[in-house]
Amino acid sequence: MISVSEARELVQQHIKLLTPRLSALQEAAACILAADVVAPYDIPMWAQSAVDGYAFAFESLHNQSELPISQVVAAGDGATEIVGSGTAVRIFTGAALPPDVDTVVMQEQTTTSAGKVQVNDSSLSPGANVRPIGSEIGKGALALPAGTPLTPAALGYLAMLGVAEVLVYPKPLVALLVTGKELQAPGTEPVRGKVFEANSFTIIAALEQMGVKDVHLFKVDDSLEATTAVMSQALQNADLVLLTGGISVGDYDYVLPATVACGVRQVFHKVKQKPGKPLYFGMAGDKPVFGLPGNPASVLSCFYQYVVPAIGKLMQRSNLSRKVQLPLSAPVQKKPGLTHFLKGRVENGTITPLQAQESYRLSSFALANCLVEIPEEAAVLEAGSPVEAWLF
Ligand SMILES: Nc1nc2c(c(=O)[nH]1)N[C@H]1C(S)=C(S)[C@@H](COP(=O)(O)OP(=O)(O)OC[C@H]3O[C@@H](n4cnc5c(N)ncnc54)[C@H](O)[C@@H]3O)O[C@H]1N2
Ligand code: MOO
Repeated sequence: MISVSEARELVQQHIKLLTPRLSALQEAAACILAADVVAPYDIPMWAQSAVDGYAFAFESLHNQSELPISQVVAAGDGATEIVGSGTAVRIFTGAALPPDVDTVVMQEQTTTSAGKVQVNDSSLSPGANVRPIGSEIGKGALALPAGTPLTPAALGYLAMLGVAEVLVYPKPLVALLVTGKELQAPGTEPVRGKVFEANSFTIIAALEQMGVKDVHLFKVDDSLEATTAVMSQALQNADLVLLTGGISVGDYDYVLPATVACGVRQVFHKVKQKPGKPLYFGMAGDKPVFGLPGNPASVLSCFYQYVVPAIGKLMQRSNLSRKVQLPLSAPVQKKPGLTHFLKGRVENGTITPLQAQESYRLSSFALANCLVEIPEEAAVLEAGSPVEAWLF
């Protein structure tokens, strides 16, 4: 059995970046740019008013402060007409300045009467309240370099520049195979012997939190034929295959033989950790396959510890897992030999492990905000001992 650090290392070693793909902006949220983006236009494309007010050529104020209002320009108007020296135009925020106009006064700094505007701003300077052409970015300039994470702001920025598609490291298409004939859907009438299916809910929600929405969910019967058939189909279409359950040593655990039948090359099976000891990881060509041990808390714990960094590697995203080191608020005791991941809470500068750590339970996970990593060799950690916790 390998250690947690060896397992993490092996996952990182085996997973390759997905091939960059041209993606519509709407699909590219949370991706990393795979190529520089150059501005296709000057932005703003034409000088714009930054305020609601009156625009004129500054020289018109030379020996007068009152100007006749010759036209009105709203945001969206083409505004190609010449205003004429010595006159003003009523203008609104974002409107394109007519060609012979260079200055705008805020309407609060004016008085109007009988079709004329009186400019009361003695400190007004030429070009005031104007957004010049190309002042955000000039045509042909580097807007965002390759490697930039497409945050909401970055996506909005690209949209502002008129860019509709970008080359990104794509999000993986995930196949999620939930195994077990004991599973019944929540909301259905309880059947003796069955349990409500939970793993697809945790995994799909956790994937969505990372921006991964393309998930094909398969419910798989406990048979080698069914598991093999669905796995082989999943491997054809998906970039990443996740299975829950069926990876232990029970007579109905068919995930391992199905990986063999599908030609998946095993990288490891079983990690010195609790929960999630029977974790499986293999590669089918370039496609990672994770067999997540079926107990609901084991599934999610392994997802956070191994699948999140794996998706990070596929997508070139490095900052998906956030780790803190803080003192324990209470002592922890365990047998040495396995790394423990405890559901816990980071609060007020300390880490508190919660009750209900058994892997068939999710009640503590539901209230936790971190997994506390208690090292393999540790036996007793006193209150105040520094420990690492993975936030989620
Ligand atoms: N003799 C041994 N038995 C077990 C061992 C072992 O080493 N020797 N390891 C235990 C550990 S640790 C885990 S974790 C589980 C993992 O088993 P599987 O991956 O084969 O998972 P299943 O047996 O299919 O299910 C385990 C448990 O989880 C429930 N489950 C499964 N899928 C779902 C789901 N989608 N939603 C809700 N609950 C689910 C299932 O009903 C079982 O109770 O093996 C231990 N046994
Ligand atoms: O991981 Mo098992 O996950 O210890 O129940």
